[in-house]
Amino acid sequence: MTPSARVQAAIDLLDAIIASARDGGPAADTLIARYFKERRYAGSRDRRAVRDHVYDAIRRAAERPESGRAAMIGLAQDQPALAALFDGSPHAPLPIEPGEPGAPASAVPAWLQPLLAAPVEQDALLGRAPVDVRVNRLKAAPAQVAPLFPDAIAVPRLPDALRLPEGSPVEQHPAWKDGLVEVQDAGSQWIAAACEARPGMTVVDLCAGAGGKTLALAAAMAGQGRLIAADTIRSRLARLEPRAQRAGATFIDTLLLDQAHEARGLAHLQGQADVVLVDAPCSGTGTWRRNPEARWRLTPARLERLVAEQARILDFAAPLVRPGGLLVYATCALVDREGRDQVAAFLARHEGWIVEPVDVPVGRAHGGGVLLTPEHDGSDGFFFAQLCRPA
Ligand SMILES: C[S@@+](CC[C@H](N)C(=O)[O-])C[C@H]1O[C@@H](n2cnc3c(N)ncnc32)[C@H](O)[C@@H]1O
Repeated sequence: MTPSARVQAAIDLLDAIIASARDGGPAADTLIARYFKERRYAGSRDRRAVRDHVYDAIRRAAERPESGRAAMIGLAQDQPALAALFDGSPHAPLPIEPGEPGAPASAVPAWLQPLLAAPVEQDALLGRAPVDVRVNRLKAAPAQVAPLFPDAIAVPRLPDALRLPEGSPVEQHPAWKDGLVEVQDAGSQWIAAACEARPGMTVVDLCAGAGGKTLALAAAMAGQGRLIAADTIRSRLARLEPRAQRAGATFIDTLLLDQAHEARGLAHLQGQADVVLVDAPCSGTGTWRRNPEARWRLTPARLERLVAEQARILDFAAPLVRPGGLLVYATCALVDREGRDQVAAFLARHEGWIVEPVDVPVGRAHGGGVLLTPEHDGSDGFFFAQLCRPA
């Protein structure tokens, strides 16, 4: 492909990604993979160049652009060499008309800016993310694993974590295949630590998804006790099973919940759990470094639905906690309504519960919990809090 044809390919892909974001369709990565499956003539350098154009354009525009062409013209406004590739040659985009508008550049959609927690450094939300891994203590000690990753650096105060350069292909490394490490952002590792799970406990990971935090909890429990991974989406829980096998975490029970009837499926756990983790569905504002397209999917109405769902999940989670036990509420969101305000509303609804100051040497105290941000902590952005049931 010529450099100009790559720009046209990026425009075509961005058109599909914009429509998919608007209509709740597949994610950009899926659309890019499909696009190249149907275009075998594109070599690996073409694919990489087109993908870079697409993601540069997505990162640059907080608001969903009018079209792929507007997104790429916006990018070309910052890059004269890219603008020159709009040359009208075969398979190339037509030249940019004088005054033809490009998508505006910004990090955060305008409607969302006032809703982000005040300490958040908004411009750093779109930075480049490293690849963090967690050493799986069920299989190895950090000192054994660190020499296997000579490019890795330590993560301050997080002894099980190693930080690798952006884009490191960890899943091709023998240590990953043998279950010695899991890919897991440092922020997620701090949340698992805040659960204070210990061997012999009963722990419920209520929004387990594919089990990233479940596996960290399994390691903290040294494989002993009762660990239940629950979710409402079968395909996500199904992805946990091979991961748990690889990690040697074979004591995990999975529990598929019926959306809107979760309490029924959880009745046998009432008052049993030492710890319940609610890693709630959220706006994902803390993960834009890895998933910048999420900004094009979030709307005020969707945020409203997420806030209501988070409160509903907290309400059916609370009765599972034994007296004196812990409910850890976490989101990869930096919106106060999903974090600080959600905790305050929970405390107002649930008499006797208290918020415990979280004892982690990272982040900033915020509204009864802890706020992690890419700029301050070098991790994805998270809010998490420990809620304690009266004894
Ligand atoms: C932030 S993700 C969880 C990520 C996961 N804990 C991890 O560390 O990889 C939120 C999860 O909540 C699940 N979920 C949404 N509504 C739920 C509900 N009512 N009950 C339980 N899980 C729910 C979603 O399917 C999704 O997997």
